[in-house]
Amino acid sequence: MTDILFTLYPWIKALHIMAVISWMAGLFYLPRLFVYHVEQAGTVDGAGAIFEVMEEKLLRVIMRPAMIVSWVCGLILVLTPGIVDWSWVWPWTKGVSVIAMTWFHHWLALRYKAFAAGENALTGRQYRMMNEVPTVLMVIIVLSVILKF
Ligand code: HEM
Repeated sequence: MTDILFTLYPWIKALHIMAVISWMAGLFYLPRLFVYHVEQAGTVDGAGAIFEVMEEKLLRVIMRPAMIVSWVCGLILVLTPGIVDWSWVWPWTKGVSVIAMTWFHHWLALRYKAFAAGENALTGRQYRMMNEVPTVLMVIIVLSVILKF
């Protein structure tokens, strides 16, 4: 088992990075779509329904599969011997940040459901502010995995 994990290590890491890029693209873009949805949907007939289709496809076709592949590959990397030493700080900062990133994903999915039910309660400004959450988490995650403090 250990041999297989060592052989697969660069391939799993490559897949992990591809999945993470796709997931992050959605985590950055979906709150922007919500901003336009709140501020522009009322200005053009039928625009609200178009935003909902875009949001649903982004969540279901790109973000959810990318999040699952990021987690599966990330956990395989954790299980690969010699990759993670829990006596260092970086695995903890990264771990807490990816859990927070996953929470943010689910928060966005709940906001989408609220839009679909016609019950969105947040403003464009609030969505703009929430847009900073994945940016801050990404900075912490990348510094964790690159600097390995
Ligand atoms: C979803 C849960 C995640 C888990 C369990 C996880 C776990 C891991 C592990 C164990 C490694 C191997 C580190 C090494 O080879 O030294 C790694 C690499 C990496 N991860 Fe994640 N990760 C996750 C999500 C993320 C996210 C959200 C990002 C970006 C925002 C990210 C970016 C990276 C990068 C850039 C590397 C390559 C680092 C290097 O080779 O130096 N990961 N991840």
